[in-house]
Amino acid sequence: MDSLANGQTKQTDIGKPTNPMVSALLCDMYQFTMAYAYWKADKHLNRAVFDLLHRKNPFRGEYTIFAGLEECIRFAANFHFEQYEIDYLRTIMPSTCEDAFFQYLQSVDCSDVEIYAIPEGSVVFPRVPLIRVEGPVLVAQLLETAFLNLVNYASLVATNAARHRQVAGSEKTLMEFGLRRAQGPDGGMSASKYCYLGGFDATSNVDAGQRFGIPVRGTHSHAFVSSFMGLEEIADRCLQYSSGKRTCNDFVSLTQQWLSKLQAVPSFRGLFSETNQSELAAFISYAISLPTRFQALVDTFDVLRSGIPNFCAVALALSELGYNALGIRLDSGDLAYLSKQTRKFFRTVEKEFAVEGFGQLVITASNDINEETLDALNKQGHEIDAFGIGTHLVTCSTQPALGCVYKLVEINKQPRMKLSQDIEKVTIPCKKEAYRLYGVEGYALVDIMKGEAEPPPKAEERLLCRHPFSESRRAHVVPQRVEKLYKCFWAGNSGVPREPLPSLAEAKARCKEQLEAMRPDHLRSLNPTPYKVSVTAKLYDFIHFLWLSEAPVGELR
Ligand SMILES: Nc1ncnc2c1ncn2[C@@H]1O[C@H](COP(=O)(O)OP(=O)(O)OP(=O)(O)O)[C@@H](O)[C@H]1O
Ligand SMILES: O=P(O)(O)OC[C@H]1O[C@H](OP(=O)(O)OP(=O)(O)O)[C@H](O)[C@@H]1O
Ligand SMILES: O=C(O)c1cccnc1
Ligand SMILES: [Mg+2]
Repeated sequence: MDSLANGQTKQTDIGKPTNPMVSALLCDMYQFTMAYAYWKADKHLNRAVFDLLHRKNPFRGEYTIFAGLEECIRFAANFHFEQYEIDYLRTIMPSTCEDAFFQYLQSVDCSDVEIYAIPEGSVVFPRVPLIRVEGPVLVAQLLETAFLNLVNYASLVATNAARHRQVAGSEKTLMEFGLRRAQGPDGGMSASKYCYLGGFDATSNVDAGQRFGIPVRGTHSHAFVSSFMGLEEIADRCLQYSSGKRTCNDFVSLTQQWLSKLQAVPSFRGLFSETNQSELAAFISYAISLPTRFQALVDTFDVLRSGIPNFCAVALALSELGYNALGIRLDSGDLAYLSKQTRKFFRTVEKEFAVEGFGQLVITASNDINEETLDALNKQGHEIDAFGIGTHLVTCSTQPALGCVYKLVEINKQPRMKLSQDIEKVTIPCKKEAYRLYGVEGYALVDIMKGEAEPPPKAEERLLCRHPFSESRRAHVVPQRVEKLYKCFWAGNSGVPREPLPSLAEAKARCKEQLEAMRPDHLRSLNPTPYKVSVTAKLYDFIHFLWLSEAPVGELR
């Protein structure tokens, strides 16, 4: 990050949007008709303030993880119209549109826009704007759809990932396996990136590993096992010891010897006899090719009668050569039961053959796993160390969209408010600041919004926090700590010091840290306690004053 002498950071260090489809035309048509009408009415340079916010947490939860900000800032930093884009706009706008408008579009960019936002990875709540965009109304309006598109899915899937992490517990390894099921290549890339932010450890998506530096992991599929017919297929049976000093010339026979030893273990008697030889061939072949990465999918034929004994025979043979097998993956059946039986088997092997660490080999589970499955597994007890989760995670099957909106709250310093019969949809007017107040136990107590001109809340000072719309809901809060939520992430040419964009790793760390500062009852899956979002007494009064002055009085006859 380049820091200038005046404390500002250079704006040129922001890269292009990750997805090349993110261009100035990534708009709904109505933004261009409005842009023309703003321009025609000579309003286009009116200074507007837009809030981007959500009204409801997803997944019946009481929190959301904010993600997608970096891509919004990249979009804003690169915002401009190419000639071919303007030529296209001419073809879809009415022929009565004046040419000067299209010429004007050539000069439009975000140099006069400022963007304030809650840092990416933060835990956020409904009604508190995630992003505040200030700038000429024409350009600020043109950002609407792209910003919503970049934030909505990113935040939804990051929240889904965080929820899976909450249920699985911090000790488990969580791998995102969703690329094949995601909504197109872009959905897949976004899922991998934001699941990592939300608390996953790794992805199977290699492109995401390359682009974002996310750890890449994987096992093998059933196809690999099914592709083998028998042991005779293994042409090269040699495997070098891990020391590199000797070679075992017949790794197949070595494995068969270990299989016989396993068959002779008294406590395994009756558990298994002959194992599937094509599966054994696949495991041996995989181990010869990748002796430091041996992890076997054990459910192609029969987990306990074939997959596990075959795996153990190969792992023991590898161990003799100085390699440590990684573990197994279960992809069907009762994952709780099978994992417990597998662990028991591994522990017996460790004891029988004095192979240290064998009892702790990694058991990975996959197969249509979601939050509820994780919860059910916890209740039943299981021995799974790592989960591979795809479909339900990346498609967000329990809630397919987050409903962030982009609303005008001020123009030319005049507060604006959108009224609605539905109280959830009433927007809070004014350019606002927001703060998170922390209590004595270190947990976040409440978020509070205030008008721009009001003094900020201070630690140890008593403050009245009011529900924005419900008169009776209010509380006095004496915060131990006050966190200002908005930072300037795009300053245009205003001279306001700009915050460097956090890296993906920093956003991930922020997410973890912020979740740890939430009271656990706000985070639980079933009937979580709502977190309080409030306004100052002054802002409350102003909202209701404006509401009354804008709402027409009904007439009864
Ligand atoms: N112990 C468990 N408790 C709750 N749910 C489980 C448990 N074990 C597995 N599941 C889930 O139950 C579902 C079982 O899937 P399904 O009915 O398709 O059977 P399967 O084991 O995959 O069979 P198949 O071999 O035909 O694919 C999956 O969604 C899986 O995540
Ligand atoms: O179940 P998910 O959470 O989506 O996780 C990814 C799935 O993808 C793979 O198999 P695939 O689903 O392609 O085939 P299968 O279901 O027949 O095993 C893998 O074995 C998992 O089952
Ligand atoms: O590596 C795996 O085991 C994997 C990757 C993607 C989907 N299912 C499984
Ligand atoms: Mg599947």
